[in-house]
Amino acid sequence: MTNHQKLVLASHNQGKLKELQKMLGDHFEVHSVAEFSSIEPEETGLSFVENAILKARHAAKVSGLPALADDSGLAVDILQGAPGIYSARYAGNAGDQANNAKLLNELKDIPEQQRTAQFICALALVRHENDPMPIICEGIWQGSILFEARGTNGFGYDPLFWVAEQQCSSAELSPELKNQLSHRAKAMALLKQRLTI
Ligand SMILES: O=P(O)(O)OP(=O)(O)OP(=O)(O)OC[C@H]1O[C@@H](n2cnc3c(O)ncnc32)[C@H](O)[C@@H]1O
Ligand SMILES: [Mg+2]
Repeated sequence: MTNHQKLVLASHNQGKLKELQKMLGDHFEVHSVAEFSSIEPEETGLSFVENAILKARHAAKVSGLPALADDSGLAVDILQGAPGIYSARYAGNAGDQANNAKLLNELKDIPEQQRTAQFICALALVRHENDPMPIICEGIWQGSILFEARGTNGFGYDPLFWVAEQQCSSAELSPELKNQLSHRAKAMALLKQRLTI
């Protein structure tokens, strides 16, 4: 794909959209899928990759443009990888605060050393709705889950995610630094290699 081509971001999450736009803005004319449709496809896949492909195909369909989707989430080791692909709807559809409260409650008796977790991101790029060869890139960010929320930047589980190498939570990182370290940043670096941009 050549630079400054139109690209639709297949996400309705404002936090994600902000991060993805920052990472791609110099290379593409970026649009949000919300400009074309307010319908969110059901995330029926059993993996991040399947859900990313499904969202990308839907965005390509409603826009007629190449589309990039991000399916991501938090996998906590002691919870066998939960909330995982269900991260956005962990506490029903009650939002980030309810999800974070549920996670803290699930881990209330778990000591610090056993609270390891990863943020995972799968990016899927399709050139058109029926693209038989989506480009898939993944990124993983290691951390652990705090005992209480810290920081106000970012979104989702960021206030609970301890980043040992920076000695702060992900919500205490500047947006610029999070965009260099995160699961999304790692997946995007691979995507840029694939696209040679
Ligand atoms: O599907 P779209 O429309 O993109 O938006 P979404 O919020 O539903 O996105 P996902 O289905 O991929 O669910 C990912 C959830 O994982 C969490 N998450 C993903 N990346 C995160 C990040 O960088 N920081 C904090 N939480 C994150 C957050 O709770 C997200 O809602
Ligand atoms: Mg979603």
